[in-house]
Amino acid sequence: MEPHIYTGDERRGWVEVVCGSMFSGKTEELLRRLKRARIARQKVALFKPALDTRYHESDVVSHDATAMPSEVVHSAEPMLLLAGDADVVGIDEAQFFGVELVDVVEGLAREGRRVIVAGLDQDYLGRPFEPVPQLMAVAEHVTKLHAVCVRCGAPANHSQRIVAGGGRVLVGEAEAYEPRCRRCFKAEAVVATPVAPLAPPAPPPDPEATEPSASARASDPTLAL
Ligand SMILES: Nc1ncnc2c1ncn2[C@@H]1O[C@H](COP(=O)(O)OP(=O)(O)O)[C@@H](O)[C@H]1O
Ligand SMILES: Cc1cn([C@H]2C[C@H](O)[C@@H](COP(=O)(O)O)O2)c(=O)[nH]c1=O
Ligand SMILES: [Zn+2]
Repeated sequence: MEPHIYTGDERRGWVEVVCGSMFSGKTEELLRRLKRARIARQKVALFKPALDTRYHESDVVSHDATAMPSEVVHSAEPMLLLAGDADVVGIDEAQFFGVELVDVVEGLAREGRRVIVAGLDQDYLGRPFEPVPQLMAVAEHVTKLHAVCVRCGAPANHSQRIVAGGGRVLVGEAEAYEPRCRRCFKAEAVVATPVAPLAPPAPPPDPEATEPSASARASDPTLAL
C-alpha cells in the first residue's frame, strides 16, 4: 500500500479537551471556541448529556450565564449520527458520559472533524473522573483551567462537595460544591455549611477547652463532623 502523504488541503480531524475543576471556565471556553468557529462559517454541533438540566433544559449555560443551544443526548453513541455534516463538534459535561465517549470522540475526529470536549478531570474526592483522563490521553490538545479557591484565593484544582450524601454523580451548583486549591481541599470531609468566600482566619483556639467551643464549631463547620 502507498504511504499516505499529507498535502495540506484535506480535512483533518483532531480532539481538544478542556478540563479543570467546577467554576474554572470550561463551559465558557468551549462556547468561546464554538462561537469563533461559527464566525469562520464552520458548521457547529453542540451536545450535552440529559443528566445536566441545571440551568436550562437544552441550552449549554455557563455559571456566568453565557449560553448556546445544544442537542441533549442520553448517551454518547447517537452523537455519531446527530453530528451530521458539522465541521466542529462540542461536547459539554463529558464526565457524565461513560468510557464509550472515547470511541465516539475518536470516530468523530477520524471523520475529519474538530472535536472539543469539556469536562471535570477529577471527582469530588480528587479521583480521576472517567472518561476525561482517557480523553486527555488521546487528545491532540489539552487545556487545564483553574477556578479561584473560595477559601484562600489561590488557583483551585479541586471541586469540594459541601453537602452530605450522593454517589459519584450528584448534579449541583454552588449550593453543593466549592472550587478549592490543594491546601484547602479535604478529600474525605463534607462540610455541612458553605463558608463565606475568602472569610478572614478563625480566632486562635481556646487553650482551656478540651472540646472545640460552640463558637468555634459555628465558625468552622468542619469541626461539626
Ligand atoms: N470561585 C470561582 N472561580 C472562578 N470563577 C467563578 C467562581 N465562582 C463563580 N465563578 C464564575 O464562573 C464562571 C465560569 O463558569 P463556567 O464556564 O460554567 O465554569 P465550569 O464549566 O468550569 O464549571 C466564571 O467566569 C465566573 O464568572
Ligand atoms: C465534582 C463533581 C461534580 N459533579 C457534578 C456537579 C455538576 O452538576 C457537574 C459539574 O459541572 P461544571 O460545569 O463543571 O460546573 O458535575 C458530580 O456529579 N460529581 C462530582 O464528583
Ligand atoms: Zn485555597
